[in-house]
Amino acid sequence: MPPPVPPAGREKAPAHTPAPAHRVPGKWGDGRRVRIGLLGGSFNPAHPGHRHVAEMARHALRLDEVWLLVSPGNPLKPRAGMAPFGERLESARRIADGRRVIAVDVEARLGLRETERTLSRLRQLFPHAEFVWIMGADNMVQLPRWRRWRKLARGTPMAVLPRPGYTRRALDGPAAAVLRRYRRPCSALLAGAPRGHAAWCLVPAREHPASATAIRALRANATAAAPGHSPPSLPAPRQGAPAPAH
Ligand SMILES: Nc1ncnc2c1ncn2[C@@H]1O[C@H](COP(=O)(O)OP(=O)(O)OP(=O)(O)O)[C@@H](O)[C@H]1O
Ligand SMILES: O=C(O)c1ccc[n+]([C@@H]2O[C@H](COP(=O)([O-])O)[C@@H](O)[C@H]2O)c1
Repeated sequence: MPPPVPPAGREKAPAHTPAPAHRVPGKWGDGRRVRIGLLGGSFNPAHPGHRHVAEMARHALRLDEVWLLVSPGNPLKPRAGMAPFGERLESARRIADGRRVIAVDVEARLGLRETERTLSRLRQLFPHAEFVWIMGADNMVQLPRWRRWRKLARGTPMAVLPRPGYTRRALDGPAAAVLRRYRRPCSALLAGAPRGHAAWCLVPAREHPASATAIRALRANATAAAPGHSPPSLPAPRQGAPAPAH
C-alpha cells in the first residue's frame, strides 16, 4: 500500500477520536482499489432508513464499502435544530457495522461541506478508489440547487434511492431531465463513463419510511408531554406594546 498522502496545509486536525472497534479510512488517504459508496447526510439523527439505503446500494452496485459521510453542515439547511457534529457522528456510528458500512468524519477533517469539493479532494486522497455518490430521491429533487452540480454529476456516478413522496418527483424533475441520457441500470453504473459523462441509476429497492424530521418531531412531542415539563414561556411584552394575539 502506498504511503498516506500528507495533509494539505489548510486542513484541520481531526476533531473526533473514533470508537476503538470502529475502522476508519486512512487518515490522509490510502491507495486501496476499492469501490466506495458515499452516503452524505446530516444524520440528525441517523435512522434505519440510512442503513437500508446503504445496504441496498452496496448490494446493487457491488460496493466494497459504504461511508456514512457525516456533514459538518449541509450548505442548504439552517443551523437551528442541528445537533452538534459529534452527536450526529456518534449516531451514524450506531447504525454502521464498522466494516462494510462505516461512519466517517472526513468532511469535518478536511473543512469541506459542498459535495463537489469533497469528491475532488477524496479523489486526490484515494487515487485508486472508485467513488459513487448515494442519495435519496429527495436530494435528487433539490440537486440543481447544489454548488456545481453538473460537474458533480459529470465526474461521479450517482445512485438514487426511492423515498416515499419523492421518487416520482425525482424521476420527473429537472436534474433527471438534464441527466436523462446518462441514466443506466445500476448493474452498468460503473461500467465506464458514457460519452465522457458519469452515469446514474435508480436503485431498485422498496421505499423506506424513516425520516430524521419525523424522529425529531416525535422526540419533541415526547418531551413536551413528559410530566413536569413546562412549555417555554413567551418573552414578557414590552411596556406599552400590544399583547400578543393567541
Ligand atoms: N428513508 C429514506 N429513504 C431514502 N433515502 C433516505 C431515507 N432517509 C434518508 N435518506 C437519504 O440519506 C441521505 C442523508 O439523509 P439525512 O441525514 O438528511 O436524513 P433525513 O431523514 O432525510 O433527514 P431530514 O428529515 O432531517 O432531512 C440523503 O441523501 C437522504 O435522501
Ligand atoms: O454541495 C452542495 O451544494 C450541497 C447542497 C446540499 C446538500 N449537500 C449534501 O447532500 C448530503 C445530504 O444532506 P442532508 O442534509 O439532506 O442529509 C450531504 O452530504 C450534504 O453535504 C450538498
